[in-house]
Amino acid sequence: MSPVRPGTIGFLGAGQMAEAMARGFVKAGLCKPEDITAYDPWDVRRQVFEEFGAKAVTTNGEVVRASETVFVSVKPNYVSTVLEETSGDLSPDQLIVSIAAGVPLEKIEAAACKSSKVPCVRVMPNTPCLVGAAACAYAAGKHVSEANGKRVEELFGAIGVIRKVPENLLDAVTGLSGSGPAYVYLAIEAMADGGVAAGLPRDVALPLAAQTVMGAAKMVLETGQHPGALKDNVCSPGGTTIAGVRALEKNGVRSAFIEGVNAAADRAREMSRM
Ligand SMILES: NC(=O)C1=CN([C@@H]2O[C@H](COP(=O)(O)OP(=O)(O)OC[C@H]3O[C@@H](n4cnc5c(N)ncnc54)[C@H](OP(=O)(O)O)[C@@H]3O)[C@@H](O)[C@H]2O)C=CC1
Ligand SMILES: O=C(O)[C@@H]1CCC=N1
Repeated sequence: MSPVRPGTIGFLGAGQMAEAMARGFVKAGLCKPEDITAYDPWDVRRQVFEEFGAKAVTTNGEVVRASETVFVSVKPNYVSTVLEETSGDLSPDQLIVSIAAGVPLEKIEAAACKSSKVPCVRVMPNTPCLVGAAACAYAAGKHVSEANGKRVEELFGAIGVIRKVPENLLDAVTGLSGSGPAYVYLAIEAMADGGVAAGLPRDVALPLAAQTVMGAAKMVLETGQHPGALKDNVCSPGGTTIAGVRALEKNGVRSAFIEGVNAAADRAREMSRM
């Protein structure tokens, strides 16, 4: 089987996540806008793709015929429909990348491999694909070659980090990093609200909150120190931070995040049984 060549990328469904990936790939220099083809039933979404120079077409079939890597970026309940609709045009030289939460590879392959053994992978990306800071994981289907796996790692490695995991861990990945940006946005918004409550103007509080989250994340990633040790370094004895940490702990901050990740992972598992 020949390796999938870089260059042509298609999106079945041109929604939020497709746009974040497409713009991320272009920004990373991985492809040119004109190498991207997308279909969405919604005119506005097709226009978004056209506006940044990608080709917006009027059927999923045209996307598949134009693309070596085909992203399935519809909502989970449409994955089988779009793959069955286009399976006659899919070949073993292409690569199908489903990003749908809670849709098992078995189901993806059953729909995509009606005419031939098409390599299929499941990736769980997140919206920071748009800014080159994605946290992603993938699992490979049964027709996936080493070259196909390398292609997935090249694509997502250009816009963030990607790890290979066994498929049964993808629901947990969905609960953590797939859904995670939303939890962090809540935290940033709430920290900014706290700053406003403490007297800061909103336009000062919000960038300070966002930069604090980014700086703390970089400290974890770049120093390799445990977050508990980094937290201890901020807490001067009898000082301000430990007073803040105490109030957060009293309000169940850790438990809230743990329960949030697990509720989302449970929902992904529930979706995979549908
Ligand atoms: N948003 C995120 O952060 C993440 C999303 N995902 C996954 O990505 C997928 C897309 O999510 P998201 O981008 O948020 O959703 P969106 O609703 O923004 O995008 C999906 C798009 O597909 C369109 N669509 C519907 N039917 C078809 C069809 N038959 N052919 C082509 N396109 C169609 C939808 O149109 P219409 O609205 O008219 O139905 C919509 O514009 C989901 O499966 C989700 O699980 C994965 C990781 C993160
Ligand atoms: O909310 C969702 O279902 C999708 C999957 C992960 C992030 N967004």
